[in-house]
Amino acid sequence: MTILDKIIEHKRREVADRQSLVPVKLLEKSLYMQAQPLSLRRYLQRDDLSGIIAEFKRKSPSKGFINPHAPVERTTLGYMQAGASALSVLTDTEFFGGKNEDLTTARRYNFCPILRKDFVVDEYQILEAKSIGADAVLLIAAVLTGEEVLRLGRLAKSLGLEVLLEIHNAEELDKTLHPDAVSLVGVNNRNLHDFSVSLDTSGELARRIPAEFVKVTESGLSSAAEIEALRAVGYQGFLIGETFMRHSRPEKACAALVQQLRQTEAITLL
Ligand SMILES: O=C(O)c1ccccc1NCC(=O)[C@H](O)[C@H](O)COP(=O)(O)O
Repeated sequence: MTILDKIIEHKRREVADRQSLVPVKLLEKSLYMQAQPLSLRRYLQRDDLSGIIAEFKRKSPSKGFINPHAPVERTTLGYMQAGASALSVLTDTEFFGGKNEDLTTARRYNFCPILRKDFVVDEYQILEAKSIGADAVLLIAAVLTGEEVLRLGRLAKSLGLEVLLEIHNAEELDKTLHPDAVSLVGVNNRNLHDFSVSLDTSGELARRIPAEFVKVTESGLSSAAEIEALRAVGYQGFLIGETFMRHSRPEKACAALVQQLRQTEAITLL
């Protein structure tokens, strides 16, 4: 059994438990209170912003504890002030040490698109994402069929949420890329079976992603040179977690990287 199988098995149980505590009908009633979502797609297309999606991540299956006590408020607000374009908040508790409240807190403190980073297997989680103030959700092609991506993606879209479809290879892309349901495609450089990381994955898959989708490169990014190289092949979003979170002040690491980008790239970042 791979780590991804374990995560998904646990997630199905967790979603069932949650539904028995807060039934769909009750969750749906809370949705009307949410503000108009912000478009991750549009924020990543802005050339006055860095394109960085800064992730709040306490621990991970590949690294164990990274920064278990980082405060959500200071870190996420600091990410935004540093020049990140958007936030990613891991809400999975068992494997990543996150929780829904981390996202609601980030929402309260920030005016920027927020990606709910979790392992979606059920419609319930899409409603939940909306109810906690997310603007976008992740759908992982490795654990969903094409039909499931379409169904979950259409529900997300009907609620005003954008879908970032995560792929690791061309087969996953071909199987799940539904223009009706997906607005952004994320290439994960981390092999979720053995945790090895190769930015070549993003390099190789870039040309296979149709131009209408905003391209995001995910995992293992740590330098301005890497961002520059991937921007040159068409990426507009750069999802970065561990490189920032392993510092005692993650927001300062984000600021340092944005500063490097300002110096190395021929664009004027705000
Ligand atoms: O990060 C992991 O170890 C991991 C293991 C299994 C499934 C997913 C995992 N990570 C989720 C992510 O997609 C990353 O948090 C995200 O891309 C940021 O990556 P990084 O910058 O390398 O922290």
